[in-house]
Amino acid sequence: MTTFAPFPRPSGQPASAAAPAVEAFELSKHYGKADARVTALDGVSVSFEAGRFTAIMGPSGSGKSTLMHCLAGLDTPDAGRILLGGTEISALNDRQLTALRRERIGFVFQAFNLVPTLNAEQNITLPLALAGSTADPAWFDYVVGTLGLKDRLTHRPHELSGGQQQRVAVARALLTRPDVVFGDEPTGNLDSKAGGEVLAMLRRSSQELGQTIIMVTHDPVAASYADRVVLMSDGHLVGDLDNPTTGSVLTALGKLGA
Ligand SMILES: Nc1ncnc2c1ncn2[C@@H]1O[C@H](COP(=O)(O)OP(=O)(O)OP(=O)(O)O)[C@@H](O)[C@H]1O
Repeated sequence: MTTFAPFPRPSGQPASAAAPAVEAFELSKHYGKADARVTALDGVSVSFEAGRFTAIMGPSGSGKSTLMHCLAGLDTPDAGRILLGGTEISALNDRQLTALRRERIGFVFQAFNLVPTLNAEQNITLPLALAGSTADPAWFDYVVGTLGLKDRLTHRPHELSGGQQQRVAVARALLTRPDVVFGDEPTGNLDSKAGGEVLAMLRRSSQELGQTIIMVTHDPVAASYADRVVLMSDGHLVGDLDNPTTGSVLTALGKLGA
């Protein structure tokens, strides 16, 4: 595979900023009422360093999606504070949250969510087009080159493999240079080879582009591509692994009974 030199960062944006990209303090979130009341998050405090790739893991129902949705401004905690790139998102109104999600957050979902009538290039640039902006041509070329999509730009989604479609979704998420890219089971619809390619691209995005990535996954192999795994159980943060391997993740999950 071609090796790309790291893209020069905008001035004032160091490769590994000391400040965390996302911080949560004492987040709590409940659903339902009375007997049906469920505690999804129970006083979760966690910090995600800029430029790192972190996986969130844990048994089904442990609160992973709720945590990610709160961090991404898609859901509101009942209590607690969230700082995204220094902005307290818990204090924003709906209009401000929508703007923050559009301008400062990238999403990669299990379903690729590409527009079928647009080609790959148009899909990648869509968020910027919707914001009335255009891509920096050098950054566009760099992202597209890094993701191996240069010769696929005129193809529409149905002319691309699942792995290529997800790489288009990753390029779309990276193009706005968001503070953080959130992935929700981004390889859940892919076979292991295509999934491995997408995960390798996510890892390169953090290593070479300095992109902060937070990914929810059930897959210990997927988690092994991350720099760090945080483990959840019953709405609590119960573990934190640096440089995870498939084996170390399986052992940690086994201790949780997952
Ligand atoms: N909209 C909702 N209404 C009611 N309960 C909910 C809602 N969303 C989540 N929950 C509950 O909150 C708890 C945490 O759910 P969450 O989806 O965050 O867990 P998860 O770890 O992402 O699970 P999974 O791995 O199965 O996706 C679960 O008990 C779930 O049933």
